[in-house]
Amino acid sequence: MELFDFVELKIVDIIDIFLVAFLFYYLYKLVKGTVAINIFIGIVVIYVIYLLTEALNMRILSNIFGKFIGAGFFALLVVFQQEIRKFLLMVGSTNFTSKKGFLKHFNFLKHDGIGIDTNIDAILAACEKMSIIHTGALIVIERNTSLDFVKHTGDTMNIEINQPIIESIFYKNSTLHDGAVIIEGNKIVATRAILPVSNERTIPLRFGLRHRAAIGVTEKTDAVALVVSEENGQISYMKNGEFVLYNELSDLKNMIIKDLS
Ligand SMILES: Nc1ncnc2c1ncn2[C@@H]1O[C@H](COP(=O)(O)OP(=O)(O)OP(=O)(O)O)[C@@H](O)[C@H]1O
Repeated sequence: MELFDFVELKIVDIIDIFLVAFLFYYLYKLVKGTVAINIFIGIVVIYVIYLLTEALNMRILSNIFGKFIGAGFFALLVVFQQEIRKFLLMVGSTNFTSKKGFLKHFNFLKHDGIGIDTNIDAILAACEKMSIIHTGALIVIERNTSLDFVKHTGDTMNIEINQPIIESIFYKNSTLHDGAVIIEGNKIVATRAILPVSNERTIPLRFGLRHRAAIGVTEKTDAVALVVSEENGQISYMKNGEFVLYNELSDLKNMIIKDLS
């Protein structure tokens, strides 16, 4: 009986460690590269100082830090409001049964793009072409978070991705060129979608609404976005509410494959 209890405790411990690691992995993914990482480091530093003052029995200081940490939980909810929202969205929209869901983390076949539904070559070839002729484009690719809330602001479609289709959607005289194209798997599921625009003040002023909308949707969901600038033909890639820099288009392709894997 005792042995059974011991084994049971160990299994629970292992599950506990696994879940904590999982939680920290997602927390890290959320705050990585954002200003939130500095706040996170600040909190850790204050907590370490608090532990030190406790250990050294410095009563007044530990009392002050203790009060600060006591109220800290509510402060965290306010400071990390965006990140918590994104985290809950991510957890809530993880589909344990779909092939795009939780199980994909264990799918080793997805390296090098094998197993990715989305025709990234066609999307990038279209972006390259549009970049040369300065045709503006905004393409959002769904990952785990459902994009239904933006899909329904535009026209619902069900078109298999190919290069000419993407180019003709964004062709300046096309009735569909305005707004964003939403991609799910290998299908264009919406055109003319209106995205939430980011209020982030750190976005340089030279970027207008198209870029802000791409940042906005990737801030609020885990989707990734591609923008072709009408002004200068530049192709930008956005993820987690930020521009992701790359050197060559082949690097961008590899990045997208990795992000969709
Ligand atoms: N909220 C939005 N959701 C989807 N598309 C949007 C949104 N806001 C603007 N757009 C698209 O962006 C186009 C205008 O973009 P604007 O010129 O302001 O962007 P930009 O970031 O400066 O890009 P560019 O470099 O192409 O000019 C609109 O015609 C529209 O198609």
